[in-house]
Amino acid sequence: MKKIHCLNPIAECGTKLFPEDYVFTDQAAEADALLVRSASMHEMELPENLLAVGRAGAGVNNIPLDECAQQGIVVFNTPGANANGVKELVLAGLFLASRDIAGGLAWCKENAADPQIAKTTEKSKKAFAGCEIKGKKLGVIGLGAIGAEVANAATHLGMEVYGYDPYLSVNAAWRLSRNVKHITNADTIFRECDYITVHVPLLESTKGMIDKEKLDMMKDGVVILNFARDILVNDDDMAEAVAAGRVARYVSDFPNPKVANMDRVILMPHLGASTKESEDNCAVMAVQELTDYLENGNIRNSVNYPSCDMGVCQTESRVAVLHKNIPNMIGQITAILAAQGANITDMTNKSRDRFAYTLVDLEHSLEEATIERLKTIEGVLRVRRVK
Ligand SMILES: NC(=O)C1=CN([C@@H]2O[C@H](COP(=O)(O)OP(=O)(O)OC[C@H]3O[C@@H](n4cnc5c(N)ncnc54)[C@H](O)[C@@H]3O)[C@@H](O)[C@H]2O)C=CC1
Ligand SMILES: O=C(O)CCC(=O)C(=O)O
Repeated sequence: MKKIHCLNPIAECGTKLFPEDYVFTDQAAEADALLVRSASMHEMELPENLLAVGRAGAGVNNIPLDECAQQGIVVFNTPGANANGVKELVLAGLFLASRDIAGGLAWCKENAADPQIAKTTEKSKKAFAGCEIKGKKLGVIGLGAIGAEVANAATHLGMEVYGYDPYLSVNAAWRLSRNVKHITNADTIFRECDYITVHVPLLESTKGMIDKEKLDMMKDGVVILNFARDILVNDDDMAEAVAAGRVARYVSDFPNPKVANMDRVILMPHLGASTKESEDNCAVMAVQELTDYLENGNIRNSVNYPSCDMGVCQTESRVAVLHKNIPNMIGQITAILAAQGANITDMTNKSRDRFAYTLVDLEHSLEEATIERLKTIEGVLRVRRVK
């Protein structure tokens, strides 16, 4: 039996996919796996027996990835599962920033009791006029799952789209429309675009990437959209640029007291992925990843351990060893297995940065003493009998 604890509500169409002998627990401390959306795990004590975390979403800045890896806890996310939801809201952001739709809606509500509303409409509407996005330049920073969808959609709306992503994967490049102009220096986007949208993960290297220096490069009247993470933008610098009228609109999905009190801000309460479809997609993918890991030891879409797929174990036993990426680990692991006389039928060893994973299928059942010996190898972080 495996125990699952949810740190946030997770869509049922995902949670119902766990095998029958899985149960949900209210106690995080006794969980084999956690499911989480945006809840922060940074202050949380990681349960000793925790094997895995499934982030039903893309961003993993709410999870202590390195600490998890050190404790042999594999963290998964769900790449692309909510990208369409975010893309649609970014498109809404483009339109909301281009015409004063919000002001117009409010005006209609305020004047609802006026019997002359039809007449006054025609006099008042000029206050809410705007411009069209067709023909304007849109800069997309980060061309992963969301950025690529936004860039492609914007080309269909007649925008001239500039895309920047120095780490673009081959798969992501394949998804990108050839009408998106490939930019190799982000400053080109900052200098030339009328609209700039950011779709990068929050990392040390991306924190505050939109700051005074970049804002000063931008065209007067630029619109900036941030559906990625709050602190990618320096709020003080943005407040100054907005107050000076250099930024026409700042569209953000991340309220905080500073942003909420800025003029010309179009602020939403982190709604990018809040659609039934995105929530379902993320839940299903996260549950499938966790189940494949817990049942078979396979790793797909981890953000702190390498990928590994040996399918379903067809032999007597399977053991998973999570360890540091240091020399002579395979030699030590196989020597201990050989000492028990266990014949290896299949084996995968993969590494990712400082961590590595070795999955071994054996012809014989694994003795408890062998597992205990594997745990004593210097650099081994966790040993798990998968079968
Ligand atoms: N508002 C919301 O509800 C949501 C927000 N997000 C945020 O959006 C971010 C992006 O999501 P996805 O597109 O799904 O992730 P992704 O991993 O598919 O794409 C991120 C892209 O950013 C690129 N990148 C990294 N550093 C960069 C840099 N310095 N300059 C330019 N590009 C850089 C990467 O190469 C990658 O292609 C997430 O990390 C998350 O923070 C994601 C989903 C929902
Ligand atoms: O799960 C959510 O509610 C937010 C989604 C998000 O920000 C992400 O996937 O990075």
